[in-house]
Amino acid sequence: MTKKPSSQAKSIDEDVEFLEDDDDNQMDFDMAALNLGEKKTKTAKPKKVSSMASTPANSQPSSPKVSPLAKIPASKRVDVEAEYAKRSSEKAKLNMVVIGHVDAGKSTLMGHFLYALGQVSDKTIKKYEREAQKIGKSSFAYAWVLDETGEERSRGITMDIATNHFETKSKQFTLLDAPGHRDFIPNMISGAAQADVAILVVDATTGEFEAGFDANGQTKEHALLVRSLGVQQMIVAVNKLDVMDWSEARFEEIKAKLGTFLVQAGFRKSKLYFVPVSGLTGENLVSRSADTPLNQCEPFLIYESRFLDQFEPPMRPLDRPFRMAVSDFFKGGIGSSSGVSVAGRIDAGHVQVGEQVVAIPGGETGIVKTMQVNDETANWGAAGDSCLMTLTGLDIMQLSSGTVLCTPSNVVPVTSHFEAQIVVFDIKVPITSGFPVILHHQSLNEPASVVKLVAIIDKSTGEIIKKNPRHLSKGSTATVRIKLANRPIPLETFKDNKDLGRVMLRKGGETVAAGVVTQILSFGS
Ligand SMILES: Nc1nc2c(ncn2[C@@H]2O[C@H](COP(=O)(O)OP(=O)(O)OP(=O)(O)O)[C@@H](O)[C@H]2O)c(=O)[nH]1
Repeated sequence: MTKKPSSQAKSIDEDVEFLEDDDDNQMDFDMAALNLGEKKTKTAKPKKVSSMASTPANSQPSSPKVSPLAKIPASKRVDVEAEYAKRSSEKAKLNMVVIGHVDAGKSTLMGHFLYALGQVSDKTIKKYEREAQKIGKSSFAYAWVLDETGEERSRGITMDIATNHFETKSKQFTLLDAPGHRDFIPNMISGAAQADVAILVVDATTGEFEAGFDANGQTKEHALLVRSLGVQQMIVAVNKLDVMDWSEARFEEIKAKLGTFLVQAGFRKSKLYFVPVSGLTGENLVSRSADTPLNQCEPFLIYESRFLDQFEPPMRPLDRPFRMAVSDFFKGGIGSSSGVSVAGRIDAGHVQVGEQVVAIPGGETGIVKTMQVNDETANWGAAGDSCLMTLTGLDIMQLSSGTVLCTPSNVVPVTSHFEAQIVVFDIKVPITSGFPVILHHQSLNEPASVVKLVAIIDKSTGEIIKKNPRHLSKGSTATVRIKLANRPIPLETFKDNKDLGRVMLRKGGETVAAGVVTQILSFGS
């Protein structure tokens, strides 16, 4: 297929214009871009929540007869909100995803960054250098800090999300290194769904920035995806500038091109930080490097508080009912204890050791026996925390990818039919009724179809332009109904839960739309 760079660039810019959010308030992207603000649309109320015969607790919140904390002796109960307030006066915790086109240098940059911070020993790096050299991939030694599997190392690509931790002066970061290769975008989405902030890595070398930035590259797609998933603050690491002789003109050219696109994609200029770096040679990662001409302009540092410390911690929905979307699970507890281990990020509310939780769908309950929060033993966890917990009393057969752990008094709805407001990306074929897609929701991807085009909406006013349109073309904002093909999934309206209320629609390996759930519909409607 031949590419027409200039016209394609324009069409993408036009497509994303609606995402622009120049409000100085910390307005949420979806509220702005999808016109879900209270003034503009009616409050979306779930009509009727579906129910599955096998899942008694899967629909409407049930009233518990006993408190989920009943099994914990009063003396051992944790006042999580008070503890959380204490913890918040310490360092704020943020999840940061590293994104960008394949081979932009994400793993190398972050591996070198962690090494420079002292998180990885000299001995380990030397070992990686020796081993990487043996298989003819010596330039990948730093990438191996994050690319841990044999296949990732031999192929020289990241395939799944790698997690690491580090601290700055005022923040604690959980770092999620996402794969850049288009085949692994589902893994990238599941990592980005957990992120509060992002680092977008671009390759500054001649032709490579352009390849990542064109319509088939992942630079734009990743940036749009993280923005659609709620990320508002981002560092752009303009990487491999060592190859470009630290050309200021090249840095400024990339900053201008990408900056324009990112602002159109809904990022605020003041929340974007451009940094010229080299992940391979290590310039500007944790300290200013003296001998790059670019350092004469500004303090260009990733680490020294200038950028990472400026990220604002997001508001955590602590007062909402407990929700944790399960990203992984296995038999056996933490350490050698019995039970089932479940990993995920707490989307809302909080949970503590001894508390009863319910797995949806299925409705089976378990008790939290032990917990690790951000890789450390803990007796409670709250919204925003990456959590690994051992559950007892729960059959592993009740868990599947996409399970959401909830508090028994208020469980997440389960449905295979819902209404969403979507924004349509740069698609080649218009979306028509019956359009098959892969629905991405948290770490889940399921076959589905857009069964009804309800209305096209004006991007700026939120008013309905056309009811029952015959098709949706690129750039449109619309209300649609979506049906899952194989099974119902736990899902919430965006109004009720910002994490569980977001969806991505992909087809043929490309993202066709992103949106938020506005109504849970019953099976028949
Ligand atoms: N010269 C130079 N090469 C770099 C730099 N950063 C990364 N590289 C090289 O670029 C190649 C790809 O690096 P990776 O870190 O694996 O890239 P990635 O973006 O993590 O790749 P995926 O995760 O598979 O998308 C390797 O050969 C690196 O050595 C840099 O700053 N300068």
